[in-house]
Amino acid sequence: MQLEFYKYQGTGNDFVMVDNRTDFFPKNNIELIAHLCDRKFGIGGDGLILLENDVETDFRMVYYNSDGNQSSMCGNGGRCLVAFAKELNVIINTTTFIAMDGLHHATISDDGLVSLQMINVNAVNVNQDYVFLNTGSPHHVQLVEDLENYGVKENGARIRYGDLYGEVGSNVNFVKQVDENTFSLRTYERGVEDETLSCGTGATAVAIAMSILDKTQSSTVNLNVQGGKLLVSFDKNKSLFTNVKLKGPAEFVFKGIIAI
Ligand SMILES: N[C@@H](CCC[C@H](N)C(=O)O)C(=O)O
Repeated sequence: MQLEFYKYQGTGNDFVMVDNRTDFFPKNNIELIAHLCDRKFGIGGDGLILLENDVETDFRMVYYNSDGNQSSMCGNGGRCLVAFAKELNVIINTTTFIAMDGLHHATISDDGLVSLQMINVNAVNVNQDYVFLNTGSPHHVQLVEDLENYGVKENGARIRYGDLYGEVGSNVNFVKQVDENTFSLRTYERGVEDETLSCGTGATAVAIAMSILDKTQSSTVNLNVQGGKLLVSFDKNKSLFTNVKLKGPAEFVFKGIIAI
């Protein structure tokens, strides 16, 4: 069988996209999904995303990590899927779609940047050395001294597989403050089991964590990720964050056909 796919990336977080509106894709085939995401034997990607029909919204997002397992929300993937939905003429420039963590509104601006509304956040677990929160996916956020030379893969894996998060695990973000409302971060992603060039739910988690820690007073936070720049904005009422938006580029890379 021949599979038509599209490849998108958002600040270097890259995804294989499949139009599954006819429901043909073998969704439980973990080996196949991992193979399609494999950078040497397949197409290559940090994840694979299906665009499916939904009765109540414009479309449904079904997200898999590159290990082939379905997972929770992917912020960059959601932004890329919005761009893909526009390419397929499923939407024009605004949309509401459904994902694992609920409804998402999104807009595409004239410059092609995609702004995606993320879930409200009110449970932020602040510890001495780290903050843990869920922005659609679970995130450990930790400030470090020397981010450029930090061992993200080894320390991320240690925390992800350590006692703190048990079987379920967590994504792990290491952060450095740049100025009052700018932070650099590097993320170890659960399900990719490596550092990725960007993580949208991670950037969102870092912005909220830095606000909770009073590292910034701004409700618009710039995030420098390894693959580019993201912007997170929110309304804050004590520890409740609403109207959370993740904005950044979401770009088509190539399309193709692969035998499966
Ligand atoms: N890259 C994503 C996060 C994807 C989900 C994560 N790997 C998990 O399984 O928790 C993003 O942009 O948010």
